Order: sequence, then C-alpha cells, then structure tokens
Amino acid sequence: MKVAVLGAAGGIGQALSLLLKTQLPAGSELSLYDVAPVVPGVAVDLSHIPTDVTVKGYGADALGDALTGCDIVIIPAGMPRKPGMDRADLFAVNAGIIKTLAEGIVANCPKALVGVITNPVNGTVPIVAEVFKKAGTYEANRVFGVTTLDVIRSETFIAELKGLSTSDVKVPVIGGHSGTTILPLLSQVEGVEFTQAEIDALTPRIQNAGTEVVMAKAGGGSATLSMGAAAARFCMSLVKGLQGEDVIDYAYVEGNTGDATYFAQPVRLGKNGVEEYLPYGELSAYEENAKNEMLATLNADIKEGADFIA
Ligand SMILES: NC(=O)C1=CN([C@@H]2O[C@H](COP(=O)(O)OP(=O)(O)OC[C@H]3O[C@@H](n4cnc5c(N)ncnc54)[C@H](O)[C@@H]3O)[C@@H](O)[C@H]2O)C=CC1
Ligand SMILES: O=C([O-])CC(=O)C(=O)O
Repeated sequence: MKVAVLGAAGGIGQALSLLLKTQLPAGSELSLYDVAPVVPGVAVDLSHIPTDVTVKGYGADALGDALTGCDIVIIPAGMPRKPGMDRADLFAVNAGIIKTLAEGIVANCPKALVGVITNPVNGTVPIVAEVFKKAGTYEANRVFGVTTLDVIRSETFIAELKGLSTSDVKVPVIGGHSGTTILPLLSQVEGVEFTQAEIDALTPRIQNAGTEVVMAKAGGGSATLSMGAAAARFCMSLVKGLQGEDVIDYAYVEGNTGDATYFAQPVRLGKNGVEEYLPYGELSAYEENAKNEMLATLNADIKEGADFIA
C-alpha cells in the first residue's frame, strides 16, 4: 500500500503523517510531498519511529516521484483561515494549488483514491473532479471530500453533553463542509434524545466548530491536530476498504442523494473506493428545513469550483 500526503509539512500534514506512520499496515510506503523545504526532514524524523512503514520525503520538484504507484492520496496542501475569514475566502489561493496537484495525480496515479482536505472543500472537490474529467480519468467513486472532522466533533460534543463515552456515539453528518452546509443529523443518533433547545444550540456549535478553533488560535491557523486525527481515521477507512473489508463512512462525494452534485452522505467503501452510495435516511422537520436552506450556498460553492476548470 502506498499512501501520499500532499502538503505533508503543514500543521495537518505532519499530524496526519505521524498517525499514518503508526497506523498503516506493515509493509506500506508513506510518501510525503510539500513545497516547503523542511519536508525531507519531516520524513527523516518520522522514519525513526519503529513501525514497518517506510517514509520518504519529496520536495517541490518531485511531485511525480511522490505520486507514482500511489493507492491513496490525501491532500491537506494550501492556506488555512485566519480570524475574520470564511472558508470561501481561501478559494482564490487554494484553487490553483489543488488544480496543480490533481494534474499530478492524473499523470502519475490516475487510479488512486483521493481525499481532499484543502478548503473550501465544497469547491476544491469539484476542481479535482473537473481536472480528472478533462483528462478522461474521472471515476466519481474514487474522489472524496474529507468531512470526518465534522463527524468526530459531533461525537465529542454529544458525548460531553450527555455524559457518554465517545466510542458509544455515532453521528451522521451530511451536506458540505462550511457553515450551514454542515448538517449533523441529531435525530438519527441512536440511544440519545435531544430537546429542541439542545438541537438549537448543538447544531450551530458543530457548524461553527472550525471558527471556534480559528478564534482560539488567534491568527495562528485553524484546526490541525483534530483534523490530523480525522484524516487518519478516514484514510484508514479507505485502506480497510482496499484490503477487502466492508466499511461504511461519511464523505463529500458526487453521489446519488439528488440534493446537490456533491453532497456528504454515507458510502460503503471497498476495493474501488465507493462500492455503494447509501441513503442518509429520514430527516426531522428541522433537518429537512436546514437542508433546503443550505442548498443555494452549497450549489454556488460547487459551481465556483467547477467553473474554475471550465
Ligand atoms: N476539510 C477539513 O475539515 C479541514 C480543512 N482544512 C484545510 O486544510 C488546509 C491546510 O491547513 P493547515 O495544515 O493548517 O495549513 P498549513 O499552512 O499548516 O500547511 C499547509 C501546507 O501546504 C503546503 N503547500 C502549499 N502549497 C503547496 C503545493 N502547491 N503543493 C504541496 N504543498 C503545498 C505548505 O507548504 C504547507 O506546508 C487549509 O486549506 C485548511 O483550511 C483545515 C482543517 C479542517
Ligand atoms: O475552519 C477552518 O477553516 C478549518 C476547517 O475546515 C475546520 O476546522 O472545520
């Protein structure tokens, strides 16, 4: 198994790479690419951890070598938010980065499963898809926006609120990955009942959790450690699927909900990425209304991404 992290020297990239060094199956190769000159050092540093995963670092001019033969590519490359910015404000800088990296994937590992972390995810995933379509290599079942951070935050906040173990809390989160496009389905959390007041408080807390971190870091960036954990969890779902395990996870994909071209929904993962798009089930009236109200924003974000390539 060869897994590449593009943007591996960054805050997310380093946390994710550390977790992958300790979690990937024995015999795997971890390929770390970044334009920052420190990346070979990050690779050497990680390579001293005693696990049966080899680590190699690749600098700015070695994207092709980093990607050749990859089964999975996870992309946390690009600029994070500062206080006062929306994720959409990152599009101008990050769209070009994602386009370049997607072109590298087309040229070197067109069959890889690709997980996009770079914001704004609502628009960067369509960029990757359009680059792949243009090259004739697009398979919707292989391209994912990573929304796992919304899922793990929901698990954490609900466990705290209800005095439960996080391992007993499972929360579906659908839609996109910014503000109101993030829709936790609290009505579907098994074994937990919420009052309307709790729903009214918890839903926006989950939607604004990224901003909570941005404000707390006060100009020093956005979530990196929790995102590293989220990305590792999602990457391991992809790995298990490739190994033939039956895995269900949530991701932002070009699926079949009919709500928007790209929408986070449950998917069954396997040897080809998504093996089956699963329904997100029945929504409460509150969730149905929230979903309908967010679609204009989500569709505009998707169009911005697709238009960038068209
Ligand atoms: N999907 C999600 O839930 C989340 C997404 N993010 C997003 O992830 C991205 C990265 O965030 P951080 O790691 O905090 O930023 P960071 O600034 O710490 O790291 C970004 C890394 O990308 C590298 N980079 C820039 N251009 C590149 C290129 N063309 N090729 C390869 N590497 C390149 C930089 O050198 C840097 O090492 C941001 O866009 C952020 O908004 C952050 C948190 C959660
Ligand atoms: O809020 C941000 O800019 C980073 C992010 O996507 C998150 O933490 O969910």
